[in-house]
Amino acid sequence: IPYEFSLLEEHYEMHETIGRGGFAKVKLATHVLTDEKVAIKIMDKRKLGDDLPRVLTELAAMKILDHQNICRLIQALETENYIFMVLEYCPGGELFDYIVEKDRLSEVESRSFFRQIISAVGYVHNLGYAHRDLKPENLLLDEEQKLKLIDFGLCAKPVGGMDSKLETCCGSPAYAAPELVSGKAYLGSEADIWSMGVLLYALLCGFLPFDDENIGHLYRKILGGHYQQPKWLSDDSKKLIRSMLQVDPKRRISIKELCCHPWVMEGYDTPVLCDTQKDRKFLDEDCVKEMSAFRGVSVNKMREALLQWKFDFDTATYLLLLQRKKRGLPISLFNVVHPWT
Ligand SMILES: O=C(Nc1ccc2c(c1)CCNCC2)c1ccc(-c2cn[nH]c2)cc1OCc1ccccc1
Repeated sequence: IPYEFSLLEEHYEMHETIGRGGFAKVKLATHVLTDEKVAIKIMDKRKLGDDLPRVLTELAAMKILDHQNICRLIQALETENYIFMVLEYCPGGELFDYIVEKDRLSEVESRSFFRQIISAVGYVHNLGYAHRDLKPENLLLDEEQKLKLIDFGLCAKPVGGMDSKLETCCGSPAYAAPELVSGKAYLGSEADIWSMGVLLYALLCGFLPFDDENIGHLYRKILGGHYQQPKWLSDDSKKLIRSMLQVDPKRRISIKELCCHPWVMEGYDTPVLCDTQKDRKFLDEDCVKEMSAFRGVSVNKMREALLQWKFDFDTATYLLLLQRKKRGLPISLFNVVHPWT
């Protein structure tokens, strides 16, 4: 075990490795003080190579993003050779596997998931970001079957704000918008709407609207914008998908129109709230009090430290205590007896 892991071992009980990505490994762990489960994404800087900027982009974005449908960053640690990201526990795994298991989802279940996706993407767009890699593999399910958006490695915050164009062609081909695959300059927000259309189609159909082993044929299908309409799709579903899979980005539905679209609203009496950034100056006083007592420092001192949002061990304890409180669990810090006492 590299010595750097010992830094983690003081505060987290490490469990099995549950996933290996390209340059990252995901291990389950338990935060000792709160007994809350977390996932720890471990990246070996030596293997990252030119993927390092992507990781730093993701880290910077996740420190800012604070939304119930976005996988929360709980702590970030960097050592000589590793970057550790402590993340919200999502035991439901990927939405991709969930769809595959169920073959395809009902309109009711698809709508429930799609409303959460609109809320998360709307929030990201309101902050001036575009995700640029929306797909079922990047949506995880938590313990309450709520969706959590992950992988902000490709997200872009165009320098000139949301109306300025992006150049890099990235993301996964089957979900990529026509303007992206044709190498044109594009608006990240419009490309995200296209990907959401492909996502909604995948939820309702269980397969992709544009698919081909040959990448050239795939691009031609995307640029043509023609796809099958299975018989089980309702007229409203077809209309909504059509409004998102518009080849001309200017004719594509906007996130605002999506929030109150009839299909999205059916069975719900409220539009999707694309809430904006919460004010990070408000901390939960019960959690601050519990931590200050445990740490033997004044409440003011504890509050001041937490308001710096350093994503250190204190941020982690605070966020996990808050998570316990939201789940109706007691927010007592476990008086762990340290072996040396
Ligand atoms: O908590 C996460 N995953 C996770 C946790 C527990 C379990 C499972 C999965 C499914 C496999 N059976 C055991 C139960 C988990 C949290 C965050 C992130 C994450 C956030 N940004 N980047 C990655 C990734 C995560 O995982 C990846 C994964 C591993 C195995 C399969 C499916 C997904």
